[in-house]
Amino acid sequence: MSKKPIIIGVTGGSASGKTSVSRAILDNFKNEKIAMIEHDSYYKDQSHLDFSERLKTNYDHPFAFDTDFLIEQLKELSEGRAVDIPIYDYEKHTRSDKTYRQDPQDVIIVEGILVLDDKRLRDMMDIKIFVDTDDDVRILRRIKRDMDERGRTLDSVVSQYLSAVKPMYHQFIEPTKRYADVIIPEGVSNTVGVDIINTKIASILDIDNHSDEKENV
Ligand SMILES: Nc1ncnc2c1ncn2[C@@H]1O[C@H](COP(=O)(O)OP(=O)(O)O)[C@@H](O)[C@H]1O
Ligand SMILES: O=c1ccn([C@@H]2O[C@H](COP(=O)(O)O)[C@@H](O)[C@H]2O)c(=O)[nH]1
Repeated sequence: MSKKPIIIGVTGGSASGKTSVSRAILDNFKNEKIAMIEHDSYYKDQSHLDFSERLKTNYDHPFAFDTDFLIEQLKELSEGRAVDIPIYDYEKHTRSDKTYRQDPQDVIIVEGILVLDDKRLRDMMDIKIFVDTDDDVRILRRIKRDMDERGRTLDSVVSQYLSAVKPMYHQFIEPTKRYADVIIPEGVSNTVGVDIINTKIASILDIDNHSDEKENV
């Protein structure tokens, strides 16, 4: 029988640096069996809706996600079976018709704005991390990212931020900080915070963490 993987939840507001922190962990353990799964991959399929209807969805509310499916796939992985994870299309605001194959791993990072909101998900996690970055920094980063990578205009980013992203952050995301084992101010630039997390993961995996030495090579 396969060994249950270590599951690490990484949350925080939009553009707080969740993906960057997760990548730093992946990079530190690149010789181990480790993968990141994004909650965003489990945004509900909206292909039955017109594009104009999809624009009205509140993507920062827990209802926007098919979290049951994420939990089901995490259980499959935990029991040693590969899964096909949906690939989300942010420009079209719906699932694409493609998936990618994820094999079982020893460490699984589950990243997303609401991964600590669902108790069932939290209970599956061995380490829970909240990346804490000021709202003004996050909106500036989001404007740049959404215009460069997600096909948005400045007006659409500002309007979505004021109508959904900001209020949902304060209603649903920020309150999950209380469930975090570790809060990392400033995300990946907080090298001490990231190193503490890597050391903890290494100790659970029962391996030495040589991240300092790797940096100096
Ligand atoms: N500590 C940091 N300093 C400067 N830029 C950062 C930092 N962390 C993330 N970024 C940048 O901010 C943007 C959003 O970061 P990302 O990690 O994708 O956030 P999230 O996954 O929370 O949405 C990216 O362009 C990333 O390169
Ligand atoms: O169709 C969609 C789906 C999501 N969003 C926005 O994405 C962010 C979450 O992604 P981060 O990488 O954590 O920023 C969320 O705030 C949604 O508003 C979207 O705009 N459209």
